[in-house]
Amino acid sequence: MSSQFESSVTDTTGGQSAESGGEPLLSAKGLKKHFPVEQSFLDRLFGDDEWVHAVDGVDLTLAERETLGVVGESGCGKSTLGRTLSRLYEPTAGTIHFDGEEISDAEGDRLKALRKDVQVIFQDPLSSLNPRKTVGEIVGKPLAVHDIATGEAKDERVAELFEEVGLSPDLRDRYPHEFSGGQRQRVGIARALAVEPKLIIADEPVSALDVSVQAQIINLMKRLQQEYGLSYVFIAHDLSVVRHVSDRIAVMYLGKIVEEGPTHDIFEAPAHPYTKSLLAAIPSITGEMGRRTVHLDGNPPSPIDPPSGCPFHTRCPEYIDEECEADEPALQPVEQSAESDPERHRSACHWNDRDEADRAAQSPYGNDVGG
Ligand SMILES: Nc1ncnc2c1ncn2[C@@H]1O[C@H](COP(=O)(O)OP(=O)(O)OP(=O)(O)O)[C@@H](O)[C@H]1O
Repeated sequence: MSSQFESSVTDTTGGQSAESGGEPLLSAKGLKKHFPVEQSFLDRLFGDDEWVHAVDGVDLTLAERETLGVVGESGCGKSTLGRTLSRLYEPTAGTIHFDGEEISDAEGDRLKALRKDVQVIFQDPLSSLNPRKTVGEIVGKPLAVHDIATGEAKDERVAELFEEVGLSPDLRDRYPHEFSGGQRQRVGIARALAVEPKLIIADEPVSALDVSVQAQIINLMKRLQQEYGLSYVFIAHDLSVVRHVSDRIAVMYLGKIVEEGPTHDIFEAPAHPYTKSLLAAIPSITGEMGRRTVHLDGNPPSPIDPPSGCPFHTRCPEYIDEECEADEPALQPVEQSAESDPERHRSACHWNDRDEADRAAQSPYGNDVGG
């Protein structure tokens, strides 16, 4: 990770974790989102329907003012999870509760109310901002749609929102293409903030930005979290970014969460072989901690036909035997470190059944990565 990024980000994480006793703002149980695979007429006639198992049985919780980072390789289902949690997608199965209410099947006015309370920020603000509207109109639209302000009151609120995200209100008559990437993301944040949401799902919000601009946007999001009491689901493939934003981290592989816990524990004592491999792939982490670099070979298997048993067994550096291919390990609580309050979960992988000496002797990571 760039030290320029590290030194520019302020550390203000520390929300109340749902795991530590607070009522969760958001929770999902057994959440699935499957997409139909496009098939030819003959395939449809003679074959079974095929489905992309993009999100395949996710349990998670998020407390008020908390940030849950969601990480994993490209295609593991992070964006689909974010869109399903925010009900931009309808779940295939499972339940979602938000602010004490089940929202999995919300429609009509309930869905409209949810659209106000749960906002989404996307990676590429240019494609999510209407190019034919001025940025002032873009930020003002949700105020009108949700009957929050009209006329002069709306204009005043738009000016306040511009200032809140570090943009001059004088820029409000310009169009999105006239702004830099960082400025456009600020417009996207102002639009999300306009309706004073409780939760923002940020899908790779800084991935397209230069490192110095990434830090500015992250600092802005952290300040707004404190000011507005926001909760975030922060999706990113870059662990370095997620580390600085998140109170807790959920690691996804092939549509499932394989490990979840406080950020400190995930980075200092990763328990799942996939988490260890992801961390080992960050150069500065391997350097700092003297970990052996273990490369993940190949690409994840297709989510159309996921492997039996543990979804990671086909690439796992700690693969043991056919046991790994038999039963799918469930997420279960693991011992927590002295520093962390919230409970931590990991996939109950067979590696854990081995005794400690056996594991140390066989581990491709050596003794210096927890597990
Ligand atoms: N609308 C859709 N129709 C069919 N398949 C989809 C759809 N959206 C996503 N997928 C598939 O679902 C799987 C998960 O995709 P998703 O975009 O959620 O992953 P991701 O982890 O966010 O990846 P990335 O980091 O590259 O954005 C992928 O195999 C993807 O091709």
